[in-house]
Amino acid sequence: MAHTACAVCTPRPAVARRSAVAPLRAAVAVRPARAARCAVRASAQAVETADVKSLNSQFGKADAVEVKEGRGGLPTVFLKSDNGATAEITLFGGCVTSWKTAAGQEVLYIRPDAVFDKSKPISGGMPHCFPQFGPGDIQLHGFARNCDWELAGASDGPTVTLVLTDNEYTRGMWPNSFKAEYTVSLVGDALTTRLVVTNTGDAPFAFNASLHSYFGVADVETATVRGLQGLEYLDRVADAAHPSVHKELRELATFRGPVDAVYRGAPAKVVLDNGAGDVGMASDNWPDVVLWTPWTAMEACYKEFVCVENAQYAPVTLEAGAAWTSATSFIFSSDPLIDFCNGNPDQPECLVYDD
Ligand SMILES: O=P(O)(O)OC[C@H]1O[C@@H](O)[C@H](O)[C@@H](O)[C@@H]1O
Repeated sequence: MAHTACAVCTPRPAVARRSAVAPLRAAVAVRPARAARCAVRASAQAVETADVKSLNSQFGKADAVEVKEGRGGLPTVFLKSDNGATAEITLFGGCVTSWKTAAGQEVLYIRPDAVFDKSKPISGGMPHCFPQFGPGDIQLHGFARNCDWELAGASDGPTVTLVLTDNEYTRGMWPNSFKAEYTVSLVGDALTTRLVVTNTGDAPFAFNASLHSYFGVADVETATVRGLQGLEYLDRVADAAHPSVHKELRELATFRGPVDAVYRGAPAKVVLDNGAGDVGMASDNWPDVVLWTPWTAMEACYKEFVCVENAQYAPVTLEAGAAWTSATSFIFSSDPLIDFCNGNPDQPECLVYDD
């Protein structure tokens, strides 16, 4: 497919080296607040802006959870953990747009061509691909990333739950009744995401999905991903609809040209070396990993990011009433995780690098 060229590049923030993160935990009370709406391309003005003040009085939790206008005035949930790490999640797209460690390291990446006016999905952070990874019958990555999600619950973990249900817009392209519940927790520096998709209709449906995470890197050419050696992967660079099949022989997958690869049956633990440290990803029931860089198709910014996506590439069929759950915990350590975990095997982040 054709890629949009990035307009401007922003400098990468300075990196502070650090090593410890606090334990993971998550709890949330789910209480839907308002109906989700979806953006209609090129008519951003028509989209209702949620009343952030009233959402904040309903869901805000002292310093831990705050709802206010974020970039572009989009209603955004700001999480702050006990150690000072922060995360931002827009209701539009249910998208984590920032995850900063207590040391101030921004781990995610927003492309410079991203807009925050609902005229298109947010190009960066952690957009959802649902109910289609694509290409396929509907828009490339599905509609979840260009719908307003409901703010459904929050706790001072800090944790927030967003919900997306079918509506006229979604049924217009995908005639199924569903509920997607997305929970984001920040404990210490560690970010955890959990997606539950429920078939709320009376007939089975099939979907596939990914968490299309954009990570900032010091240099795309030195970024590596560990954990994929020996896996079969689908190379989609030439033709995403008709990928060629290969075996990954490298211990460290690299980005030295355009990469669009779906690794099937990936291990739960994958580590990105972003040039400032290790981003560990420990997933549950995301069977595949997608690596993507547009390379020079996005000349102005391709050096600054890679996508490492947790994916469910093969369609999942959900019977009426059935649910599918997937989760990932992300941690960042400026020291190689393997070194840190040798000395601190009981630390929770070592769950992503204990073998
Ligand atoms: O829609 P975005 O964020 O520009 O991402 C597009 C890319 O997303 C990746 O997940 C796909 O593997 C690529 O094929 C696709 O080009």
